Order: sequence, then C-alpha cells, then structure tokens
Amino acid sequence: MPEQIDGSTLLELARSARDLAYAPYSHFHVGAALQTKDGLVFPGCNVENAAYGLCNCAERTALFSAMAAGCKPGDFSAIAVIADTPEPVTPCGSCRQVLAELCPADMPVLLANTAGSTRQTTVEALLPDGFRLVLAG
Ligand SMILES: O=c1ccn([C@H]2C[C@H](O)[C@@H](CO)O2)c(=O)[nH]1
Ligand SMILES: [Zn+2]
Repeated sequence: MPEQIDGSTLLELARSARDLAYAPYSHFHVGAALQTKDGLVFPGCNVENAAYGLCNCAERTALFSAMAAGCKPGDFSAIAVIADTPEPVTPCGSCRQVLAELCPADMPVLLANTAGSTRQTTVEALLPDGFRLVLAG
C-alpha cells in the first residue's frame, strides 16, 4: 500500500473538515476524513437542509465524494470522525450501513471529540451482521 498518513493526522484533517459543516438546524458540526489505499484523503462535513430528512452526515459526504471522484468499494483504508461530544462521536445507523457496503470490514474507524478523546473501532464492529443484497437463486 502507498504511503498512509497516521491516525492523528487524519483526525486533524477531519477537524478541519468540521469547520465547513453546514448545520444551521442542529448546530451540531461534524467532520470526517476518509483515506484511500492509494494515499488520497477525502474530507466530509455534515450538510443539513430545511427538509430535515435530507441532512447528510460528514461520513457519507466523504464517502460519496470519494465515489464521485472515481473510488470503488474496497478502495478505503481508514476514516476519522470528530464532533463536539462528551465521548468520541459514533456514526449513525445510515452511515454504518454505507460504511459496511463500501469499506473493508476490518477498516479502522477513528472516532474523536473536539476535546481530544479518541477511540478506534472497525466497520464490522460498528455494524455486525449488516444487511447485504444477496438475491436467491
Ligand atoms: O456521526 C454523525 C452523527 C450526526 N451527524 C450529523 C447529522 C446532522 O446534520 C447532525 C445532527 O444529527 O449531525 C453526522 O454528520 N455524523
Ligand atoms: Zn450518519
């Protein structure tokens, strides 16, 4: 695998991405940074909408941006996520489902809060036994 940036640098990139969050409804700003096996990093922030159901999380912004730039499922090597929470922020169910489809099961997921607490988990640990479309017959 080409040169990878370390977890603390990836978290700093997520922290910078968080500054770009558009969250006028929740005022909850989230940043993400998604690293590819090729050594690229795609930032993500949450982007809200007056139609609340359209709000997009930082994690999915980063993943969809990477896919729009030509990345394919399995191309990713780590993601960092940060928000102003008492404990390191943890991805919502929708993001877990998208992570599970696009990222390796053992991919590290680095979670942090702005105060500096961190936790590391994996895609599989966040969504064990997740749904996959396997057609019968
Ligand atoms: O892991 C998370 C959790 C929440 N949000 C966003 C969605 C919404 O804009 C706001 C409040 O839920 O935070 C994220 O971006 N990532
Ligand atoms: Zn989410």
